[in-house]
Amino acid sequence: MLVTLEGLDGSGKTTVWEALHDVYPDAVFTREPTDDSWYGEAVNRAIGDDDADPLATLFLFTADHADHLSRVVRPALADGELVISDRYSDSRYAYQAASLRDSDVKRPMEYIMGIHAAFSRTPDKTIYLDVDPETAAARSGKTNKFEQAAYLADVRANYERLIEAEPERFVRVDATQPPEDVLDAVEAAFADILEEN
Ligand SMILES: Nc1ncnc2c1ncn2[C@@H]1O[C@H](COP(=O)(O)OP(=O)(O)O)[C@@H](O)[C@H]1O
Ligand SMILES: Cc1cn([C@H]2C[C@H](O)[C@@H](COP(=O)(O)OP(=O)(O)O)O2)c(=O)[nH]c1=O
Repeated sequence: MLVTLEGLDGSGKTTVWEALHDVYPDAVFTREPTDDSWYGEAVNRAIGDDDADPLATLFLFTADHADHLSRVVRPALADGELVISDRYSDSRYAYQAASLRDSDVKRPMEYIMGIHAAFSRTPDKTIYLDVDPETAAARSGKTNKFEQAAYLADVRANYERLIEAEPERFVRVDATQPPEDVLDAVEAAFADILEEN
């Protein structure tokens, strides 16, 4: 089964994802953007380039996702593994829909979801680490263009739309709590998810 971790920059996804390695040592841990392919390298160039075109950036992220799916996610799922991904398709629906808000693309979230629908694999469950944009921007250090509070407020509104559309897929965790409490809540969510499946 495929479980993804989503949330704003600085919500604590990577902290949780690393801690989960000890809890589920047999799971396949992976992430987007990928950190072991040239597609991921191209994505990181776009993240670091303040002038990168937002539509071109969407397609780079989506190319990285396609490679991630065929190379890592689908083979692991075919082997019956538990796959835990730090970010996945919802990051595109939330972030790139915000980046394309004032572009020529009408209804950017629906457009991005449509591109994915043709080939992607929806997560079985998604744990959403919920944090306000100011805390997110402060924790992440505002080091790239995606980490500014005003932009993150749009991204957060997009995540809320996604949760509203599929409430059964998402588990919301209050990520403003201390790290050990966030981890307890995520572990409890995982226990429920694995019991259900
Ligand atoms: N629950 C928390 N409370 C306070 N600080 C946190 C918490 N979780 C993570 N942090 C800190 O916030 C920063 C970003 O955390 P990280 O796990 O990298 O977030 P993300 O992967 O979502 O961007 C790190 O310095 C981390 O130590
Ligand atoms: C996967 C993904 C990430 N991003 C953004 C979120 C982050 O600002 C940046 C890098 O992701 P990531 O390395 O997960 O950052 P963080 O650990 O700070 O959350 O890329 C998108 O805009 N779209 C995507 O599809």
